[in-house]
Parts: sequence; C-alpha cells; structure tokens
Amino acid sequence: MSDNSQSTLLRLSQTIASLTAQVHEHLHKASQQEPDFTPNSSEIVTEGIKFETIKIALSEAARDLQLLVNGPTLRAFYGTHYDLAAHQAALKFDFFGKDSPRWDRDTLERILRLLVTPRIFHESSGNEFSHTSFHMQMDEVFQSASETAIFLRQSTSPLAATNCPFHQRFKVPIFEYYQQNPTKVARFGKALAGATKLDRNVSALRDVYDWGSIGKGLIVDVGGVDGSVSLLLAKEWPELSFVVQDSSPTLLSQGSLRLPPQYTSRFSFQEYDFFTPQLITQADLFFIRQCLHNWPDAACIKILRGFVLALENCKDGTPILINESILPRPGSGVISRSEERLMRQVDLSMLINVGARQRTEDDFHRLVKAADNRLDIVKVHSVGSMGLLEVHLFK
Ligand SMILES: C[S@@+](CC[C@H](N)C(=O)[O-])C[C@H]1O[C@@H](n2cnc3c(N)ncnc32)[C@H](O)[C@@H]1O
Repeated sequence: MSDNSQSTLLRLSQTIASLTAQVHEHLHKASQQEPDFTPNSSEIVTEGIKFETIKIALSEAARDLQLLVNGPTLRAFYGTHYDLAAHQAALKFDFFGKDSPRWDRDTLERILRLLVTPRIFHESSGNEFSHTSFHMQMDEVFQSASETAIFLRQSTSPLAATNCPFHQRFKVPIFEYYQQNPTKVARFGKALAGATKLDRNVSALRDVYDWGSIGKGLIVDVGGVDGSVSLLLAKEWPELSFVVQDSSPTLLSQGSLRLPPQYTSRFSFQEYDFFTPQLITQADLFFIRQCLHNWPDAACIKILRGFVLALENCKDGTPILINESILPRPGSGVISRSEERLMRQVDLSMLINVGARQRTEDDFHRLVKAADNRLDIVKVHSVGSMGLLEVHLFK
C-alpha cells in the first residue's frame, strides 16, 4: 500500500481542488459566470488582491502538477514557434473576423486545427470552426519580437523607442505607428481597457491607497488612455472628480464617448504631452500608471520633472502615485516564479517594443531624485506587478 501522505502529486492535486473551490465560491459570491470554452464566455474579472493571490497559487500548483506528470521534457516548448506561426496566420488573415483568407480549405484547416488544441478555436462535428473567447492580440507586436535577436546583433547604441526591435521592423516608434494606424490604435485602446478589467494592477491602485482620505477632490490621471482606470476609481469614490490626460486624441475621444452619462459631470478629458509641464496646477492627487516603463531613464526623469511646477502650486503633501511593476531584487524570492515570469515578459516587451524597461524600487528612487532632489518616495504601498509608490515634493 503506497503512503499517500508522502505523495507530491496527491498534495498538489489536493491544493488544486481546495483553491478551485475558493475560486468557484468567489465567482458565485460576485455573481460572475464561470468561464468555459464557448465563444461568449467571459474571462474571470480579478476583484481584489486576496482573490488574485488565490488565482496565482492555483496556476502555480496546476503548472507544477503538469510538469511532474509530463516530466522535464522540452518537446512542448520546442513546438511553440509553430503555435506562434499559426497564431500569426490567424491574426494576419483575420481568422477571427469576417474576411476569410484566400487559401485552400485544407491549408486553413491545418492551421486552425493546431489552434483548436489550446482551445483558441472550436471545431464542430460538421468541420465548422468558431473561435472561443481565448483568442489573443499578437500582430505587430509579434512581428517586432521576431526581430529581437537580429536587433541585438546589429545595434550598439542605447535602447530607445527609435532603437529597438519594433523600430527596426516598422521604421517608426510604436506610438507613431499607432497614430498612423487608427484601426490599430482603437484595438490597442480596447486591449488596454480589457487588460485593465482583468489585470491585477488596478487592485493596488484602488484597494491599497486610502482614497477616502482625500474627501472631495480632483484627481489627475496622466497617460490615462481612455479613462478606464479613473472610471473604476470613480465608481468607488463618488466625491472624486477626474481629469484624464493623454497625448492621443483618438483614445481620449473614445473614452469620452464611452463614459456612462452619470459620470460626465465628474470627468474631463485633456490632450496633454507629459514631457511638458503639467497643465493642472490645482489638484489633490496625480497618478501615472504603467507609463514610465515605456520610456528609458532620461525620458522618465523628464516626465517626473513635469509634475514639479504643479506640485509647487498644490497644497503640501499632494501625492504623485506611481503605479508600475516593481521588479524584485534577483533571487529575493518575494514573489512567486510565475508572477516574476509575467513581470519579466513585460520587461522584455518593453525592451522589444519601446526600448525601455521595468524597474526596481532603487531604480525609481534614482529617477525621482534625478528629476528634482526635493522629490522623495514617502511610501512603498506595494511591490511586484502591483507596485505602488507615493512621491511628495518637499518644498
Ligand atoms: C501603457 S499606456 C498607459 C496605461 C494606462 N495609464 C493604464 O493604466 O491602463 C501609455 C499611454 O501613454 C500615452 N502617451 C504616450 N506618450 C505620451 C505623451 N508624450 N504624453 C501623454 N501621454 C502619452 C499613450 O497614448 C498611452 O495611452
């Protein structure tokens, strides 16, 4: 008779069962539908840090069990570029939309059938294909990622939006590319809004900072795209009003058009270049979320300097909240491997697409001080992918 208590496999499966029960319970309480593999299935919306922690633990245990069951084989890994090729074809030829590519059915079916296996598509018994809710956006960004090794071999100058694999592939910086491609910028805006709904980062901003302490106040959301993040905050704190600033008029007008009517009196949308001095000089709080990682250090210093004149005018202690991933020190073990992997994927996507980077707490400290020695990080509210730093100007 085997000793079950010693079995790693059984221990992992019990952990998975217990965590899955917690996810099920959470969805039930939040009146969220459980996801399935049908086209209209909705993804789980992350609500709060505690639930996010459960999700991460469940994913890690499931992945460990899979690794143990399948053994340390690299076979699955070595096939991933074929998966990527099939994804690329599906996106390039709009398999997810109405236009069918003009290839013979047999070739299309070969590509689609690979995408059926990870449940991106579903094939009915009548050989009809429909996509599930698990399709992903992997078009121009995938093309630039494929340039990475060639770029690294050729380039010797510092990374920048004008010197990165994306630029090598498309000959323009990514933001300019999106300005020139209105349909793609709309998709980018939608993807960011979707990521905001799903991404745990919002919980740090929303749940970790004490917004209630502001009372009635004006919040400036710098680089706020279409205002999705501000809208999440507005729903929780009815006394707050928001100015959403972005350099893209397209994204701002999308946000303004989509804003539910009951919020219009509390929102304004303002075109603003964050490399210039802040336009709002009477605010109760500024926040900048997931923007700095798009820029190299010199540009970040300039962005942070943009707040200084405004802070000189605002009341003492007016915070800038910086909501960015904060990378752990290598080997510190403060976050799980799967969380670190996601963060490192984003770090590489910054290198590839904008010639920038994710940063550690020490890096942020250095940037803040270089922008103005009177600026200081007064509190690290959270670290990891939900990093939240509070910066004040000491006049
Ligand atoms: C990654 S998104 C920001 C994400 C958003 N804050 C959130 O939390 O979901 C970066 C945003 O910065 C905007 N941006 C780029 N350059 C800018 C500039 N010079 N001034 C203001 N906004 C800029 C882009 O249009 C884009 O909407």
